Amino acid sequence: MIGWLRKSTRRGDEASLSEHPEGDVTEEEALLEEEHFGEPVDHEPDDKTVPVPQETGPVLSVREVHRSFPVGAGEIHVLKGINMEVLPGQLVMLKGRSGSGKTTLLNMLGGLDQPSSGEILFRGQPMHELNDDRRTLMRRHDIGFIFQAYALLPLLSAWENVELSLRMAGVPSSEWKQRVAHCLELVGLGKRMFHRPFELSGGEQQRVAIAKAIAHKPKLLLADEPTANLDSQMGAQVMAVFRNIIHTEHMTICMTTHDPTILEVADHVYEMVDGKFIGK
Ligand SMILES: Nc1ncnc2c1ncn2[C@@H]1O[C@H](COP(=O)(O)OP(=O)(O)OP(=O)(O)O)[C@@H](O)[C@H]1O
Repeated sequence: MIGWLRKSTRRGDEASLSEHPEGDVTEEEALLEEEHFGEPVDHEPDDKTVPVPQETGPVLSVREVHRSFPVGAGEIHVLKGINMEVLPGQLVMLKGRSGSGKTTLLNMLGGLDQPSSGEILFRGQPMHELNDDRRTLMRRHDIGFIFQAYALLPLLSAWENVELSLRMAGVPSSEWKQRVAHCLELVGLGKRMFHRPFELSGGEQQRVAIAKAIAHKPKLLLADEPTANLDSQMGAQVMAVFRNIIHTEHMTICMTTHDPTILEVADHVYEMVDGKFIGK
């Protein structure tokens, strides 16, 4: 996989900074330096100006989306007219070979990148019409991200990793305890809450990452190859957790995969070949 979000060049973007802890200081790490962990500081939610989106209709509507990137003197045309719709409560998968454009599309669905042309509506809101700040707020409050590489802070326990995402989303500290416990139990880690990532298996680490991504109650969860590093049993566990999340947390999930064995869990599969969907 080409590092999801590594391609996003926008600095100060919490999702794009959170995937690759090595090297750059992530926004989460900066927050930890700024505030001593364990002494909660409430962040006032700064989203008072975010418009209230519609509660019915598709979560995502993608219309004729194209994306090109400049390369040398020319450009590479990666997405070539994508149309898709994701309905509330669906588990939608994007499948396709390496380089077909899945991650490029997922970045756009999460508002981390913009189409060269076409439009993406998130809960009826045209993302491309929002400025960077408003798009960031929308992401921070309504979208959760899960990465192939777990994106956990290694020195923090499972509990602290999940709590950190609540802190970052501006959730009042009075709500953290209950929500962290709920999310970790939901992903089946009720007995491993205080383990650090290196004390957990790959599948368990991915489930902490899921708990972290859903803690702030996003409407949409985006996952880039969430089972890629897992054996088939652990991959199946992750998919079972996704199903449970849709059922109990009323979220919608869109994910990429190479893995043909998990496709049957999806409500809808879009197959991407060379920047286009094929089939129905
Ligand atoms: N910022 C960029 N600049 C230039 N080319 C890019 C950029 N981002 C993606 N590409 C190109 O777009 C194509 C699709 O990449 P993308 O990562 O979306 O594929 P993918 O289907 O997710 O592959 P994988 O399964 O390996 O992650 C690749 O040829 C890649 O090199």
